[in-house]
Amino acid sequence: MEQNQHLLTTDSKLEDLKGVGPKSIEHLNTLNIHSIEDLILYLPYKFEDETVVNLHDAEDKAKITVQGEIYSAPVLAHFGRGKSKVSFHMMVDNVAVKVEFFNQMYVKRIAETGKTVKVTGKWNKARQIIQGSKINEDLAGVSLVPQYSLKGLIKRASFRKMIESAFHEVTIQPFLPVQLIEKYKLWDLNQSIYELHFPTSHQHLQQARRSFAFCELLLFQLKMRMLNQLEQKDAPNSKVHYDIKRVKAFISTLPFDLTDAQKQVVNEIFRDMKHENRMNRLLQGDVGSGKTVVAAICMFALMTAGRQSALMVPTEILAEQHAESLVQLYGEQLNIALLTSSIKGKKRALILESLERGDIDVIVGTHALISEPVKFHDLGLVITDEQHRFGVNQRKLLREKGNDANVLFMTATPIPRTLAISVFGELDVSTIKQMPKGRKPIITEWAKHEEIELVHEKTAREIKAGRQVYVICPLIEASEHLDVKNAVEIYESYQVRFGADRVGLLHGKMKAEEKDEVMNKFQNHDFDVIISTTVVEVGVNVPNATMIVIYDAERFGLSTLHQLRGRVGRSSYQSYCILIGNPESETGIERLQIMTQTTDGFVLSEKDLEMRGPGDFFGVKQSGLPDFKIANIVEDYRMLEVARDEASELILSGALNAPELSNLKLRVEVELKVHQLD
Ligand SMILES: Nc1ncnc2c1ncn2[C@@H]1O[C@H](COP(=O)(O)OP(=O)(O)OP(=O)(O)O)[C@@H](O)[C@H]1O
Repeated sequence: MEQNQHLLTTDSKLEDLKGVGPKSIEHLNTLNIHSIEDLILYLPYKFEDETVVNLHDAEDKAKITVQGEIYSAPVLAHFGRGKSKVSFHMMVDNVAVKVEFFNQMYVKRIAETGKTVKVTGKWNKARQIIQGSKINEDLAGVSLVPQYSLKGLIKRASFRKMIESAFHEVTIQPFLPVQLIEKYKLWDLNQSIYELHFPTSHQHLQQARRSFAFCELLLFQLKMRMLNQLEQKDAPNSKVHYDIKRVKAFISTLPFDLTDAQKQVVNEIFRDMKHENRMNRLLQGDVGSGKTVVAAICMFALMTAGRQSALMVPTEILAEQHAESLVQLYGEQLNIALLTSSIKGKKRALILESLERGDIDVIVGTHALISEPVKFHDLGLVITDEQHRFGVNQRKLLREKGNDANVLFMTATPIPRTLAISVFGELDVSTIKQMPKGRKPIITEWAKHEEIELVHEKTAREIKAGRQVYVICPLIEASEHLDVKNAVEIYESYQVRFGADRVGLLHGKMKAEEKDEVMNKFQNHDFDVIISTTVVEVGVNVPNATMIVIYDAERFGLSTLHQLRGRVGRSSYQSYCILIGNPESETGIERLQIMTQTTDGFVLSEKDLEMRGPGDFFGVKQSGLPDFKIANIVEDYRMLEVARDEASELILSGALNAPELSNLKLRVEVELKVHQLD
């Protein structure tokens, strides 16, 4: 959505540029370059550093650039079909090195004896050879070389010429407030963009990057803020007139006292619901911290106001679990329905009808909830559990089903606040930092495959003590079939060991009713062990389960491992997590080590972010993360916060409406239109 940030204005067209003919225009269009503005903003994706290094400091096999004098005439040799090699010797930092260029015959012309040149290539320390990729006679030339993604359509040199001539045509309208330029010592946009294409030094490039990134982030934050204002303006129906007495009475029937953290979060949400503006809140709390109960209280409050709530979860099994535990919590006080894609025919029609009539207070389901025929009578609250599994669009759709429904996102994967804001727009965050009383930290151990007997003994010990155990099967990439095969094998071996009728099996290929039955049996302690593919990943709540064994644990991401581990430690019993794996990669080893060192979801999610980047963290497809040209949400994290504060100041102080900022306002408005059309 943020791909085409329009930052410049110009009346010239691509056709007006020198040396740009119809063929070039065609190629430029293929690269999604349709205007001079697009061309100028087609920035390099990276810079090759060709700064001359001292050969004595160079590491073996590294790509380096050195400078020296050629002392042997180049020799051209032909071999194979059309293959060639030019080799010569040069003196670099008092070391005699051999330089070889493959299939670059032009080198022979340049490499004259006695000439001083710069050579870039791969250094083979043992053989004292540089395998050259580039030779340069221009010793004073720039050492940072921009790399563009041109898909082989246009030569780099021609592309740079086009950009150079575009700079002669373009008129950049400054739009950043002068005080911000001064405060953050930013460069003029024109200068920054030019430097990004034609870098003059590391330091200047860094300054250009910073200035451009700030511009992008400020525009983004202004846009988010204004969007939020627009959304809030038309939300007269979001206020919930709940009956606090009935809500308090309900809370007093819960089988436990709320923790202080839960109470605080409930207060925050209720304050939002009383307000005219629509609630847009993220509720984060580590696995097992008691978010579901908070959701239940909120949905109860909606019922007392005569309005409906929807709880949307990622899997059918979770939807069933949630529906069941809500029935237990609410008893007869409230009408709950479950809607998943496996509920069909008459039963489905009946649910849809009651929902539209308003006979159902709370509906729990998967994304089936946002399928077209689902109509609500008066939807006032939408709660999505594990929000990062849902695309931004899906959430938008569901919210639109209720005129001005309040929205609560729940997540057990703590998201750094700035990232949350970038993904969900302006939103408030509530955090449950405290675990319910009496919980003991889960003990996590890492075992190698050959130590499996030890793991079995520990499993037997837990079973003997009356507890239950989850066993998570290895994940086999891209093959559900093999996943199942694996699960079945492990299942059979556990049956032999722990009794045929005491072990259950759960996998993705099973029908919803079958899964449901197995899960129910585990919940009722008819099984001691449940063997499962990752379907138990989120939300399953069996407090008597105190051990989780995860096979090939290194194949799972940290967030997933943490989620899986969160299935245990949900009572006052001591719980254990055993990770089985013989990882070969550094990352695999690091992952398992971190897991044994901390149970803090925040530490883990930040580590995960560091190791995998935000795309993977949120699931690439659903990430919804804005795609900036230069700014990087993880690396420019602090700048994002600064831009956020400045954007909010510009709006709240009314400065954005001042005539001298009309360019900036216009820019944001243009982008908002683009955004709304998405
Ligand atoms: N204040 C409390 N005191 C004691 N137990 C509690 C409290 N709040 C919740 N619980 C219990 O703790 C367990 C976990 O709660 P819940 O399922 O609400 O957590 P959650 O944050 O939704 O977890 P997950 O992220 O894993 O879905 C449940 O068995 C619940 O009944």
